[in-house]
This record gives sequence, C-alpha cells and structure tokens, in this order.
Amino acid sequence: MILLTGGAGYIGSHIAVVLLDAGLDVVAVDNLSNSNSASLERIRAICGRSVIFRHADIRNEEAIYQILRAHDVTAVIHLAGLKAVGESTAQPITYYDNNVVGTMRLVSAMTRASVKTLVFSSSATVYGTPAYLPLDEKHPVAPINPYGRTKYFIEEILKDLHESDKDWRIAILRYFNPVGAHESGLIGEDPLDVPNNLLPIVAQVAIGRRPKVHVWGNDYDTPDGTGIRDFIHVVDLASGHLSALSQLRQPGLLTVNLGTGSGSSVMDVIQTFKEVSGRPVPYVIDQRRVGDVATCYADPTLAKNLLGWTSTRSLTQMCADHWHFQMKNPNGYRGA
Ligand SMILES: NC(=O)c1ccc[n+]([C@@H]2O[C@H](COP(=O)([O-])OP(=O)(O)OC[C@H]3O[C@@H](n4cnc5c(N)ncnc54)[C@H](O)[C@@H]3O)[C@@H](O)[C@H]2O)c1
Ligand SMILES: O=c1ccn([C@@H]2O[C@H](COP(=O)(O)OP(=O)(O)O[C@H]3O[C@H](CO)[C@@H](O)[C@H](O)[C@H]3O)[C@@H](O)[C@H]2O)c(=O)[nH]1
Repeated sequence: MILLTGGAGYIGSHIAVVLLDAGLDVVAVDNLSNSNSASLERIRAICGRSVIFRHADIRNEEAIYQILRAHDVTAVIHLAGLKAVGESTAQPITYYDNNVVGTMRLVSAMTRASVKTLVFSSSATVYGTPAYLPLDEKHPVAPINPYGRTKYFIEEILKDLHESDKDWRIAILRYFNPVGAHESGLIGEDPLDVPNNLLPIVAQVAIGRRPKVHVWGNDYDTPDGTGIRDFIHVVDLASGHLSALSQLRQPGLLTVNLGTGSGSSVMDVIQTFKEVSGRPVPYVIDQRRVGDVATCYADPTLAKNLLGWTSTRSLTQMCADHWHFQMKNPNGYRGA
C-alpha cells in the first residue's frame, strides 16, 4: 500500500491514476485546503477502482501514524504542501509550518511505523536564478522566495535523516513546470483562486472566463523576448514517481530533476494553445513579474540514467489535454 499525501490535488490525482494502473493500492491523505474530493471520484471513473481516502492534515502525527499502521503502508509519496510563491512571501510562517513542520511530522510518524521509503515533491525553484543552463542536479541551490526555501530546507532535513539512518530510501524529485491533464479530461488542474501559473490563465482566457493573458515581459534575452520554461506533461511527471519507487528497492538517497530538457516561451504556449483550441487567446504585454528568471529548463540525463525515465509528451499534447479538461469542466470540479 502506498500513502500519497496531497492525493486529491492536481499532481497527486494524476499520480494516483498511474499507481492504480500499475496495480498498486493507494491511500490518499489530504486536508482539502487546496483541492476538491471530487477528484477522487474521477480517479475511480478512470481506473475502475478507488483510492482509499483519509481526510487528515500531515501535521497531525498521530493520525498519520494510525493511517500508516492501519493500511500496512510500505512507501510514502509526499506532495502535500502549499505552493503559491507570492502567498509564501506574504505568509512565510504559514508556509514553513505547513511544508517544513508538516514534513517533519510525517517522517516522525513514518519512523515510528518503520516505514522508511519516501518520494518527495521538490521543485526546480530551489535552483533560484540559473548560473548556467540546462540545470543539472549539481547546480548550486539558492531559492529566492519562502516557498522555494521550504523545499530547500526539507531537502536538507531529508539528507540529515538519511545520514543518521542509512535504512531510509529517499527520492527527492525536482519538478520543472507541470501542465496538462489526464487524456480522459476527467482530472486536471482546478485552481480554487485566481491562477498564478501560465497554463491555467491561458486556458481560462481561451474559454472566455478572463479577457486576456498578461504576458509578464517581452524584453528578456530570449528569441521572442518572453520567458522560457520547461513545461512537462503531468502524466509524464506522474510516471516518474513510479520509476522512482522502483529505484528505491535499494537503500539510498537520490535527487533527480523531472523535466523534458527543452524550453518553450510564453508566446509559444499562447500560440500552441490557440491552435489546439481553435479559440482566440488575446494577450497584452505587461511589466516583468518580480522574481521571474528569463530561462529555466532541466538537464534530464540523470532521470534517464538512474530511473530509466524520460518524458514523451509534446507541448501540443500538453495544451490539448489541458484544453480538453477545461472544456469538459468549465468551472473545474465545482458542480461536479
Ligand atoms: N504545480 C507546480 O507547478 C509544482 C511545481 C513544483 C513542485 N510542486 C509541488 O508538488 C506538490 C503538489 O502540487 P500540486 O500542483 O498538485 O498542488 P495542489 O495544491 O493541487 O496539491 C497539494 C495538495 O496538498 C493538500 N495539502 C496542503 N497542505 C496539506 C496538509 N498540511 N495536510 C494535508 N494535505 C495538505 C492540498 O489540499 C492539495 O490537495 C506540492 O508539494 C508542490 O509544492 C508543484
Ligand atoms: O499570467 C501569466 C503567468 C505567467 N507568465 C509567465 O509564464 C512563465 C511561467 O510562469 P508560471 O507558470 O507562473 O511558472 P514559474 O514562474 O516558472 O513557476 C512554476 O514553476 C516552478 C518550477 O520551475 C515552481 O516551483 C513554481 O511553484 C511554479 O509556480 C513565466 O515566464 C511568467 O512570467 C505570464 O507571462 N503571465
């Protein structure tokens, strides 16, 4: 049995599908602070079987301990956390409590239950401003906001934990920019508030929920002047977790990028989305967003060599699947 924290969320729901499809059993823990339990019903519709759901907060060590014991959990995939960069600057203590303290309570419960296999969701945001590209795992880490620092501190805590007890099997996965949705259009990204990330904004503009995309700067040192990111299909990202679990059959700690290795600009995304949706995507050029870097993409070689994992889905596929979910669920999971 795999415990999936944050299992009702965007990435967690896609990982649940990949795990169930691989024949594994899943217990999902989520406090639903940024998700809707409707996603869990949709998982059942896709896979023909369910995840077990426990409504709990990862900071509740006793509750997590009881869940680990009751379900004979052998490994944990840990996604639960807060992820909005701007909010983390306004509410740093909330972020440190939820993400860092939450992870400490979780690993304490795991230690008590003798469950010592952990896959952790980190982020390319730990690299901060790139000193060189593509970003490999040896690139220095220097996050530039509290959210990024929670990920960095958790990585360091997990390294200390592994140093202290070599029985632990830990995979730290640094995600680049997850986008898209399951091909069924049943699960996808459903931001509860105004989205910050590019793809959900573009999708809401294409469907008419917002008038236009604000392109944050077209004066970067990139071919079209707009920011470049390594967008990765969420289903490819999810399958990377299955590969990491297989690799953790031996004790050890690994830190691996999950990205495609190629970058697309904001204008590439807008153009591709326009093509796959057949809808206009009006945009306006605006000031640069504070804290943004010009270009960020992964060196995915280690994931290939160590995990035998590579991404396979194109930007067109990412936009098409994102659009499919948006069309099927114009108001997200609300009303589902
Ligand atoms: N989406 C991205 O761009 C991105 C990039 C890099 C890393 N990540 C990381 O991946 C993970 C999942 O991200 P996502 O995009 O699916 O976000 P999400 O908000 O959709 O999912 C996170 C889930 O965790 C739950 N949660 C939050 N705090 C909790 C707590 N204390 N106890 C129990 N549940 C809690 C939320 O309700 C939500 O369902 C996060 O750790 C995030 O930092 C995301
Ligand atoms: O309305 C918008 C939103 C974004 N952008 C641009 O689009 C690009 C991508 O932005 P966004 O989707 O917000 O992603 P990032 O800023 O790269 O950050 C994401 O990707 C990181 C990993 O690389 C994660 O750590 C962060 O949590 C996650 O928000 C950037 O150039 C932005 O300036 C716009 O032009 N207009």
